[in-house]
Amino acid sequence: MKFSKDFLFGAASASYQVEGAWNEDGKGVSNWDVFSKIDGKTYQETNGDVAVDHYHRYKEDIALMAEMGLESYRFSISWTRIYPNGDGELNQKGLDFYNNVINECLKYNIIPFVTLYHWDLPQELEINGGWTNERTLKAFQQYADTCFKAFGDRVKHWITFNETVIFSRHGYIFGAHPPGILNDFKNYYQVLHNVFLTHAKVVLNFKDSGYQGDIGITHVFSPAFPADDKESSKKAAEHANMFDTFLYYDPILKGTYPEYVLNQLKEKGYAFELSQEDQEILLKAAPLNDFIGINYYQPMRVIANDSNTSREITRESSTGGAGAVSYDGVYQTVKVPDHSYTKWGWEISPEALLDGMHLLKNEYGNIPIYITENGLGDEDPIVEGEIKDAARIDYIEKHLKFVKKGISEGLNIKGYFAWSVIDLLSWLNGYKKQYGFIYVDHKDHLNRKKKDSFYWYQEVIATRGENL
Ligand SMILES: C[C@@]1(C(=O)O)OC[C@H]2O[C@@H](O)[C@H](O)[C@@H](O)[C@H]2O1
Repeated sequence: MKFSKDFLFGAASASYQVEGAWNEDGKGVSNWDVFSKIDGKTYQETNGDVAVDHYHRYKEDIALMAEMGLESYRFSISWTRIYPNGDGELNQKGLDFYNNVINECLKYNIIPFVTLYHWDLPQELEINGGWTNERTLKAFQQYADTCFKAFGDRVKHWITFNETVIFSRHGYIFGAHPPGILNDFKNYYQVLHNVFLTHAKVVLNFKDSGYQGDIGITHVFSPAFPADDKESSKKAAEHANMFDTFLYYDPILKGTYPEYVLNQLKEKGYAFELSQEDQEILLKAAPLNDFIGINYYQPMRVIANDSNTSREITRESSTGGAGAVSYDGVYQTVKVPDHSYTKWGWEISPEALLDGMHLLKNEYGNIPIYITENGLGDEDPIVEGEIKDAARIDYIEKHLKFVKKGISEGLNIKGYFAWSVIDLLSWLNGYKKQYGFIYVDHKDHLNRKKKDSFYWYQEVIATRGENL
């Protein structure tokens, strides 16, 4: 069986991780431009000042995507190229750059799939309370509408936010992302709500303004399963799914928050402000989402944290590997014997992706799903100058097989975006953790080189996955 002709084979990137040119052509300073230069915050003090210079090499990179036969390129817009201070003055050169990227994609019939926010907040907004401040929420709505007006004639697929859980939890609890705050649970939950409310307002504006195309949001998708048959593990998995899945997906797709969560937040004094007006906005916007984007890398295998050990907060423990105590201390993720893991301790389980998507369908109906990220972070072997990333081919092949199986079982999966189209900066792992189909040689002027997986994905797209 082939994937249908309207299924999108894509690949993704994010502005801070690929563009570089951090202070060129009128771009304002982002929170990551500042945070990445604080000692100890990133791996070996790496930052995105240059990244892989996609800002100057986007034509070469998009030509390589076209050679691969890529059908859609998911990229994010750097807010500070459009509004250097987040609001106020507009930067025409920023609009020009993204017009050029979009036009370059369309030149090759590559569908641009645009993320408005992939964590690089204007520093001017960050230092004034970031996502806790109404100013940021209003500024984002203005920025989004500016992008719809400027690019909406050619961009028909919009993602508002990438992985809210990451920038909120790493920003306000783990301190691993800007603003680098530790254990501020109250603001963590308030930021979540502020972002979801902003998403809802942007969706309503998108639809009310008559902009053409589809709009949605992208969440981490890491469904929790009990690591053993203990009743305590089953309860721990239910709790994990409430606080790590339904707390994110419910307000977007149902327009309400899980009572289980709201009740516990109230008990703990973490309840966020949720006005009647907010609830009406969430409810009104929920059915207008055209899709849900899911970033799947691994499931969570959980046990109860009976020993009440607290989470050790380090940069390493924030890079997602199994074995950490949850941020709220209630459960712990564990490695399961005879399961396979990446070098960063992430479980490789395409089966759990399929099981998890059925769980989403049971909860939210058959809403269109884009897998907006999936891929293998690895240190790719180089043999006689060739990048032999067989492990990445194996990882993506296995996951695409289960995507195909899910479609045959009636799941409404509309596309698959590998993370990442090109090797790029990992927020916490520098350039060590590679994800791309295209290698970037940091020892040779950032020259690009096609990996084995480039040719493999090219064949998959050409044959529409018939041989998977
Ligand atoms: C933490 C990490 C990683 O570096 O492995 O997870 C996978 C992938 O998720 C994306 O949303 C991030 O933008 C990208 O940088 C990657 O980040």
